[in-house]
Amino acid sequence: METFGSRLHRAMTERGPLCVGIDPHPELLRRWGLPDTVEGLDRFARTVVEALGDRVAVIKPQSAFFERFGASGVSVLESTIRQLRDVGSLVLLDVKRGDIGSTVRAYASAYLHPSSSLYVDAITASPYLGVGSLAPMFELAAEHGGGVFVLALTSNPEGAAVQRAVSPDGRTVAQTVIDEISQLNSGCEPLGNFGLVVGATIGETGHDLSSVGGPLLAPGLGAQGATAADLRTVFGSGLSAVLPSYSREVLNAGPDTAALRAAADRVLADCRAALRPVD
Ligand SMILES: O=c1ccn([C@@H]2O[C@H](COP(=O)(O)O)[C@@H](O)[C@H]2O)c(=O)[nH]1
Repeated sequence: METFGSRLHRAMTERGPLCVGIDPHPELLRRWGLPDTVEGLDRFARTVVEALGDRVAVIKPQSAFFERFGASGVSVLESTIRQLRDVGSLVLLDVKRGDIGSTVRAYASAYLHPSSSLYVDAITASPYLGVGSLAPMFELAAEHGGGVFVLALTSNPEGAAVQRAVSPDGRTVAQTVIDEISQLNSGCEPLGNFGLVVGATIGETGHDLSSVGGPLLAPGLGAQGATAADLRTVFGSGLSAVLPSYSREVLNAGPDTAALRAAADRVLADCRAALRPVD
């Protein structure tokens, strides 16, 4: 079985380092001429899959925008996941789950066990009940070739108060997360299965991201104000593992599929230029 890290590395090499989110905001549905209903949600998600599913390395549905329609929205999410799998992009479900270990095991079964209708390649997870509480997710991911991206330094301004707080051992909370995830990836080549979420908006992190060994998901580009050029400042020597992530910046170009593709091509070109190693 090929690991998630290896599949992601291949996808980023073949398709380029880009993740595009499916975030069907009510305003976007309106702008696309769709009703703010489950039918509108379904049309929106199908259009993104049709436009980008066969060309972008990773597609990241934002679970919240599906969940807000209840069971029918989750059913659209299940169908979107299936469609994405059929066209070959990796699916990273942005659900930011976290809880005590025994409950985390149930979350892991929901998203990382092949028998689940919500089974995806990887999920996002919140470490604020302790990174160790996420162990059942890490175990199930490793067993079935999946991945987990853990929040470290998020793109929103409110995150710093928690993430930069200093623990009794002198490390920031974020550094503890970085260190624990780095350990999990130790010895994994070319890329580990366990990633971090580090916002592209945050400027110099003051943290060492060069030896994480896993992918670094960078949201905050476009609509939240960060540009591809900011990636160099944020990630320093960790650039080769960076997976830039855009949602509204690309989705605003829809619903025309050619325009969505052009927007994704444009941001990918910006990211390739920003992430290119300096001679
Ligand atoms: O630190 C984080 C973690 C996750 N996100 C999510 O990424 C997208 C960003 O959407 P944009 O339209 O590109 O702003 C969204 O789903 C967030 O929940 C994040 O922004 N920051």
